[in-house]
Amino acid sequence: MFDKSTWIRLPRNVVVGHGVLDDAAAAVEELRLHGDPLVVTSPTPAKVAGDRVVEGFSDAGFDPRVVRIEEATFGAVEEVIEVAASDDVGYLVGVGGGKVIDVTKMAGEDVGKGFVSVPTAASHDGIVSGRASIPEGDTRHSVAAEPPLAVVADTEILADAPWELTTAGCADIISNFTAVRDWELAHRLKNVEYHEYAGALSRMTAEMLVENADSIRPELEESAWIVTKALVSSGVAMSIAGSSRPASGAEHLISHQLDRIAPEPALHGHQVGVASIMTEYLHSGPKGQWQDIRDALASIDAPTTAAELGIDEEIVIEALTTAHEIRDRYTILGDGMSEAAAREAANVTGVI
Ligand SMILES: NC(=O)C1=CN([C@@H]2O[C@H](COP(=O)(O)OP(=O)(O)OC[C@H]3O[C@@H](n4cnc5c(N)ncnc54)[C@H](OP(=O)(O)O)[C@@H]3O)[C@@H](O)[C@H]2O)C=CC1
Ligand SMILES: O=C(CO)COP(=O)(O)O
Ligand SMILES: [Zn+2]
Repeated sequence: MFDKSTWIRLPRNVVVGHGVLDDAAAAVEELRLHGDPLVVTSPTPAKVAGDRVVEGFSDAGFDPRVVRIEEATFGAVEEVIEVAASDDVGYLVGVGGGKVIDVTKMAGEDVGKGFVSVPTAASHDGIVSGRASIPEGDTRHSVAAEPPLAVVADTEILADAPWELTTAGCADIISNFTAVRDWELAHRLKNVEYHEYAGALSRMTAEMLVENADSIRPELEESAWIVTKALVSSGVAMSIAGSSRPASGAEHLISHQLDRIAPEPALHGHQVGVASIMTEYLHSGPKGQWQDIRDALASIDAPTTAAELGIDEEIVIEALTTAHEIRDRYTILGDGMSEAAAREAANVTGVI
């Protein structure tokens, strides 16, 4: 008997475009949710969008509550849960970067209430995904969570955000090439379940972004549009897979390790991009496609070296040799790289 079953959970309303921030309340009303919103935001996103979202809900007759967080920690998740658990709160609205969206997602999951994703930066593909990722001590928890009920991505705000946030989003997408390679490898070597559609969608998303690289330019609203569409599509791939595997392989392990050990980590997307150059080298060797990944990153102004990340070369080597310990996810790093191999990979690819 065929007894497999799967649930693919996706957002119902995805609203992308110029000025759509003012449609946030309408996009939620259309979902027929009960209760008032809890708006979760952080300092800069509050100024560029959060206050306006709160005002929009008030004007629409709701009584929004607000929690401001500073970091993506379990402490912040607890803070949000405390308010979100109140009977008056019907759903959560995360207005900000990846940090805010992940904390909101995880808190919503805990209290069993839906959440709406209002990104203020096209900097990561967690905008739509059914995953939340929070660091804790020596590890990182990437857990299944409800994907957003709705996404409201205002391209005017996203295009106005610092350019490096957009290039970080592009690099997060470009890293899908190596994430899918790692997933396929884990399938072949460890019998990890591989999802053809999710893998193909993730890879195609990266290919389309690279094909459109010429149109991704600072202060061009169309860039925010192209990148947001790619981030949505990559998030959908994760939702289809029920795992972050389509968008997170060894390059993400290395970045998560950099977040732990670098005195001043760079943006998530920038770190995964640079790491992806090296993991592509590990997959396909000196004549492989690592130069294509490096060139694609360079073409959208994303960093390609440790120096451009502002991270010390020795920290990069330490991250390469210890990244496999971050979580139980089989990748090209296997059960660890030797220091000599890490130096070779970083040197040949010009990362150090
Ligand atoms: N769940 C998932 O599937 C995924 C999760 N992630 C997670 O997302 C996080 C990375 O997201 P990222 O957005 O890079 O990080 P942050 O949320 O930390 O945002 C980066 C910085 O940009 C600021 N910012 C946000 N919007 C604007 C704006 N419009 N104008 C000016 N500044 C702005 C933030 O300000 P402030 O400090 O005030 O917030 C912050 O300083 C990581 O924790 C990563 O693990 C990434 C990909 C997928
Ligand atoms: O960043 C992500 C995908 O781009 C999420 O992946 P993680 O599960 O590694 O946090
Ligand atoms: Zn990522």
